[in-house]
Amino acid sequence: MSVLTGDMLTAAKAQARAEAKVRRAAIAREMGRRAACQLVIPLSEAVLPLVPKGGIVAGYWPIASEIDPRPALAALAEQGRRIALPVTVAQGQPLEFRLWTPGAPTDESHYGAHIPRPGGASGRDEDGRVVVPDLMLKPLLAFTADGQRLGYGGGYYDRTAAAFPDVATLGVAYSGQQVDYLPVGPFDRPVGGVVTELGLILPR
Ligand SMILES: Nc1nc2c(c(=O)[nH]1)N(C=O)[C@@H](CNc1ccc(C(=O)N[C@@H](CCC(=O)O)C(=O)O)cc1)CN2
Ligand SMILES: Nc1ncnc2c1ncn2[C@@H]1O[C@H](COP(=O)(O)OP(=O)(O)OP(=O)(O)O)[C@@H](O)[C@H]1O
Repeated sequence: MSVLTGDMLTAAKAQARAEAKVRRAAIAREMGRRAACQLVIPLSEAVLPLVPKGGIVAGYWPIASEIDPRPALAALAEQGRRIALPVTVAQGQPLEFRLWTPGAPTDESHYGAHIPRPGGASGRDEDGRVVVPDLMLKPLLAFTADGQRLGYGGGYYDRTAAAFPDVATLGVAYSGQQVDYLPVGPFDRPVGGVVTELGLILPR
């Protein structure tokens, strides 16, 4: 796998993103609701052995055509895992994770995802507290069999992976988002696996 840099990398990523957005939107239209339900068992099976009871799973609130992990996050909460959601602090900074009880009130962020509402308002004191998760679930536009991942290009998740090198990561996606090739740059970090509605894909 060769690492691209500069204009070559920028152009290759822009093209891969454009293709992946069209592809994911078509998959979401066809099977979005069903896949969110189908994801509950494989995501639970993948996460439970990695995170002890009381441990923290960083999920995400879906935007655009991302696969919806919320039914699976609710199942994990039922199994005694705590859930956090990502919050952007500033451009060029890693993400921050705030505790959230599935079903509790949220606020909508400027990019469309919802973020936890600080405790008190929800009646749950912990909600909104900044935490370091035991596992990060990452949405993505496309992924490869060896765990390379393409995001929106904010670099948020790559910076967060760099800031928390010991935190385990799993991508979450529709199985149809798998591609044979993705351009890889110097900051791209592969995920430890990708969970789809069909099961867990571990890097070769
Ligand atoms: N669900 C979710 N939450 C997330 C992310 C994400 O990718 N998905 N983020 C990951 O970094 C962070 C938020 N940062 C973001 C940075 C850029 C764009 C973005 O560029 N969005 C698309 C528009 C999406 C659409 O409506 O098609 C764009 O502007 O092209 C979104 C979120 C943290 N929370
Ligand atoms: N650890 C880092 N330190 C400095 N810059 C970084 C780091 N990670 C990513 N970047 C920069 O952020 C920008 C976006 O990165 P990239 O194209 O890899 O985003 P992405 O992986 O698609 O998106 P995301 O990580 O938000 O899901 C690039 O200019 C990249 O060089």
